[in-house]
Amino acid sequence: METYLKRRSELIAQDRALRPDHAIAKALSADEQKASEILRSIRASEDRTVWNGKLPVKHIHGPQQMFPGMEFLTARDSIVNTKLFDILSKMPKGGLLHAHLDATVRADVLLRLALEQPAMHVRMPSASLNASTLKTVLPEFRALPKNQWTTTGSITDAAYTPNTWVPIQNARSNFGAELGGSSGFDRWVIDALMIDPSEAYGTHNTTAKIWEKFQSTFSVSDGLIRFVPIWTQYVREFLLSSVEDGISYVEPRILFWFKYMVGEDGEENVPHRVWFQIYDRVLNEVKEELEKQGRDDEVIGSKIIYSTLRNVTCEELEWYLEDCLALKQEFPHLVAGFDLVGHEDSLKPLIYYAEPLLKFVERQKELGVHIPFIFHAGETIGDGGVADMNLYDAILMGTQRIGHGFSIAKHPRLMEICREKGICIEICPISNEVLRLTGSMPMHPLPAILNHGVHVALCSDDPSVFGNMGLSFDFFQVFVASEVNTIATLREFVWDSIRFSSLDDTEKQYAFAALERRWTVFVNHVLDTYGESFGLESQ
Ligand SMILES: O=c1[nH]cnc2c1ncn2[C@@H]1O[C@H](CO)[C@@H](O)[C@H]1O
Repeated sequence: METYLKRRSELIAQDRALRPDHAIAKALSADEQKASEILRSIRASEDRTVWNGKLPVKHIHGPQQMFPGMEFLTARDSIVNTKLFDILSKMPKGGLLHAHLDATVRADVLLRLALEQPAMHVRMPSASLNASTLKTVLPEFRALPKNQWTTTGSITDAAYTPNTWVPIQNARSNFGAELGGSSGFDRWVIDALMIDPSEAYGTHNTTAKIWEKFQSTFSVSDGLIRFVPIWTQYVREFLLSSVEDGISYVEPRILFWFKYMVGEDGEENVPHRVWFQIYDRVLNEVKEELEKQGRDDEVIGSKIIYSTLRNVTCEELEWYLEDCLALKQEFPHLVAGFDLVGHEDSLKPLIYYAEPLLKFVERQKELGVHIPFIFHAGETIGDGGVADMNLYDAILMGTQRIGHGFSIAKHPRLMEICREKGICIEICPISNEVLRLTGSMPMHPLPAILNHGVHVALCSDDPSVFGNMGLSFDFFQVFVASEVNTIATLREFVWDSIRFSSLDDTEKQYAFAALERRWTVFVNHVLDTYGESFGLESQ
């Protein structure tokens, strides 16, 4: 038996030693090791007190047992009350490398911004709303030119004609009392902008069905966001709320599928270069404000991944690629890369676009610019289906990172290439679970990808739709879903999010130095706040 136990510990040690966080763990400072023990103790203690399987939570299928890494939308209220979440929300996160800009500001904040705009109008395609249609009849928003503003009093009035514009304030103030009045209006709009547990885990519990609901949230938010006065504040809110969660660099995908934004005058005539000018201005303002407060280390900056939808034709794609090249020439410091977004399982695969995409690489050489591909690929449960096959094309075309890459662990050669070439996978844990690629975090392929030596950045994807604002929730779900993760695992994600970002080498050096300073503050905070109770307990 003794020999067996010895061989057993050796095998465990050998296996653990192959995990990339092992080397990091060995290099941890004494304080980091103590903080790591505290994190592990808190996790173990909260396993017993919060995720003990005894507290039933409300769920579409009735009372459901809780477990660490369980369905996020059901667990969220419990997560925010844990000590572990409190700690993770104070942790510096490095960069956010995968988020769709138009899903990054809390739905209630977006609604508040819209309510301040007299030009903003709302309509719906149906004559009447009632309790049973509130979830299926969607509001449509648009900022109108002054000469088209209406005085229509109410959207829930019996006399409402479908598709008539109502000023947003009127629609809200006079929203039917039987539907909850003005707070009923807020609920109607917010529900249309978010996915709730009864949808993800009940009515829409497959990837195809939940994508229908998911896509509809963008059709509602588009009319609110793509209006210069709101977009300007939206970008500011995105940057500031990221900083508040400890994210110091963001690389959002911005959708340029619409060629124009609605301007202050209500006309849809603001071209992409003006979007960039606004983004640049707001970014600089935010940086200056934080620097004035002595918070230089908290804000490193932002670059944009130019994106369009994978529903365009090849000819249309050529327009976007030329547009992207022109923007790169005008804003070289802001354009990080190019991507095609949208539901991979049902839209066009990368191979369909091979010709224009390969030509794009040649055009860059002619013009002396570099715009790496940073493709979504493999966001699917499939093996060998179109979305999964996108992984081959993304890698062959030289993608710098892979967005999602959920199915990559099924491909031994692709895993090898990602390891050899340092192609980082942007894993979006909560997105994958809410969009039903995985039932819960313990089922997620992340550990398989990570522990086979492929680099990973944790990302939030569409936080305003899923309610996982910032990165703390995604870090939480990943941390609790393993018995082996330590502070070294967290450190690895955080540092990799800068290492594999589109910052240049000098910017990265600065970012690492700032991160190191903030990390020390964070570790000290953990020791100061929890050291006594948990440190002593574990000795
Ligand atoms: O997880 C994702 N995978 C692919 N496309 C996405 C995801 N999240 C959002 N979008 C796409 O981005 C657009 C908004 O900018 C949406 O239209 C949506 O299709």
